[in-house]
Amino acid sequence: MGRLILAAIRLIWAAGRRDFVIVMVMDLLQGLGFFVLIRQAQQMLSGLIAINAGQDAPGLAVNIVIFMFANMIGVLTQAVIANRKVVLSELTAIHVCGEVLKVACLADLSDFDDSRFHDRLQRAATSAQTRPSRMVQSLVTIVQTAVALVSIWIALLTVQWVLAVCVALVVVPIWYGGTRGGDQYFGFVRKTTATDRSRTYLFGLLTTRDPAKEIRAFNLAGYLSGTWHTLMNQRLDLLRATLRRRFRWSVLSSVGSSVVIALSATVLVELNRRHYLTLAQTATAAGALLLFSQKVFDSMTLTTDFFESAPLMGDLDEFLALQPTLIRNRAGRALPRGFEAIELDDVSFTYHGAQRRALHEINLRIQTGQVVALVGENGSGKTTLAKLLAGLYAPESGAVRVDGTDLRTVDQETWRESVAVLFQDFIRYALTAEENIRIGAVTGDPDFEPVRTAAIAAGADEFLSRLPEGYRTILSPQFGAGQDLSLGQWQRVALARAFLRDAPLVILDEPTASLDVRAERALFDSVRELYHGRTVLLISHRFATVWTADHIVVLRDGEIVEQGTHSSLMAADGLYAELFAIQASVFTETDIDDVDDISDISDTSGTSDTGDTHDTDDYADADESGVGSGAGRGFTPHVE
Ligand SMILES: Nc1ncnc2c1ncn2[C@@H]1O[C@H](COP(=O)(O)OP(=O)(O)OP(=O)(O)O)[C@@H](O)[C@H]1O
Repeated sequence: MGRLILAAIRLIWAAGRRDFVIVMVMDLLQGLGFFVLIRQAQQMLSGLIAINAGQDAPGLAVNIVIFMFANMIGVLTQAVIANRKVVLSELTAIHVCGEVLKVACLADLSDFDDSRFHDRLQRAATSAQTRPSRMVQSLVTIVQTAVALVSIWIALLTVQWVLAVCVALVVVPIWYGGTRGGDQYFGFVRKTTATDRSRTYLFGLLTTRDPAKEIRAFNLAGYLSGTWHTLMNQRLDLLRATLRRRFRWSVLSSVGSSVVIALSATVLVELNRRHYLTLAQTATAAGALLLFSQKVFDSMTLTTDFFESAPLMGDLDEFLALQPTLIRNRAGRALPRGFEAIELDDVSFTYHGAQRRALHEINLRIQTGQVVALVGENGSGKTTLAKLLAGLYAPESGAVRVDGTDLRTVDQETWRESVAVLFQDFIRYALTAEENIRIGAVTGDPDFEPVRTAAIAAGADEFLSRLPEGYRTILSPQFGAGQDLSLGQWQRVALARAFLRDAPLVILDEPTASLDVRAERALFDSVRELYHGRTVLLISHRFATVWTADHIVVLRDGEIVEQGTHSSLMAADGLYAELFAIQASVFTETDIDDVDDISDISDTSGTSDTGDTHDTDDYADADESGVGSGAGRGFTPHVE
């Protein structure tokens, strides 16, 4: 527990050392005030008794002035403490939340695949939001109470040491009961973290906009809220059991401290009866004892709060301690911008907790300026490969090398600056249209022009300009006069984001999935022009969009099964040719079972049997036959 208290003090100290010092000094002053009050009370009583006995009491007036002064100090320090405590609570909350955010942002993407990380993050985030202010409030009050109790105790010690020793025993039940009760609560929080995340997730599903349409369309509200209620009831049962156990400890603690106070009172009476104490000493000791017990019972709730917070703050402290390790993991040299080649050497990768490898011994070389296409069926590892190239995951074995430098030894942030990724599930930020594009290069040119140019390139300018507030419109009806876009329009905005990012490696994961045929065609017509001089990795299921790539890589079950140009792959008559034929058959209305000769399809698609040359006219022919929904027309002819 001592370690946890130190951890809490460390956090508060880091958050606002000035306010912390002020509060502690005020606490000490207040404690001193108590001591002076008791001493003066005793002397005033002695003076009064002397006067009643017809003697002189020359210092009585001074005692009264000092008593008043000490009282004033008590009131003033209390006001300062109350004020500073609030500021210190806020400062600590900001500091702790900021630190949690730092760790969360430093964490690798692989950490987010680990449910244990989510549990820790959830506990840390909840503690960061709810505990610091309670922790500060209770810690300050505890220190205040402790200082007051020590002062009263010292005053008692000057009156009668036996009494002081008896009273000191009160610490035992408070500490024991408090720590046990706190541990019970911490156990409850640990046990319920995972289900708490589930219920928070369900609550989010039922109360946010994105899932609202599907939940209504599938009439899921009853089912999901039923599950939420079940989880809440389970939590409630566990909470009741925990509170019952905690109640036992707090009863023990209260009864224990009451017994100690009662014992001290008995000792006082006995000491008086045996004439060890004068009347003034007895009255002073009785007053001090009363003050002491009042302070102890007043602080009971706060100590419970503190003992409850301390283990959670310890947990939080451990989470925050991950930061230096994460920073160390990030340390690496900066890569120069641009590259000649990226190589994947025997790269294998398994997701956290997965039974199977997502990538298996991948060997691939991507030359600068190339357009490389990744194709393969669902789950074949295309996106995973893209994530490894983007430096979002590190290979389990093998290496991704940029001009011979292993990405593991490179500063991740500088490498990511060199990559523009458009994910399949890109984020639709509830921000303005301009910000939604600018997010692609937040540290870039702050002018509006580059944003507009990117929007024009992605075919988004026309509909964005027509929005009620143009590019300043928030792209979500959840805010102000915000307005949503269609999925295809969103995809164009996301494309503009990737265009704006002036990165030498561009990764487009299914960039045309929601685009209409005209937009898709326009994108691929301009892809080489737009990304001139850059390297493009293109993931797509639409063969009409990939066949012009300089290099096509075919993945199956995490392995590269074929690679080459469109014509060489068609000639090889392997998986690529088969998938191409299936897609082409849809447009030629040929039953795939009837497609015996893939070269027929190649012919239909406009690719010559032997030639490696894609010719615009050939593909224009393909258009006439309907293959690839007009994929070829207008493409920049590419000659190998
Ligand atoms: N975060 C993850 N955790 C565990 N397994 C994952 C994760 N992401 C993907 N996988 C698994 O890794 C394999 C490859 O997935 P990946 O997303 O790379 O496939 P893909 O070829 O891009 O598929 P699609 O064409 O459907 O987008 C799949 O078996 C998938 O289930």
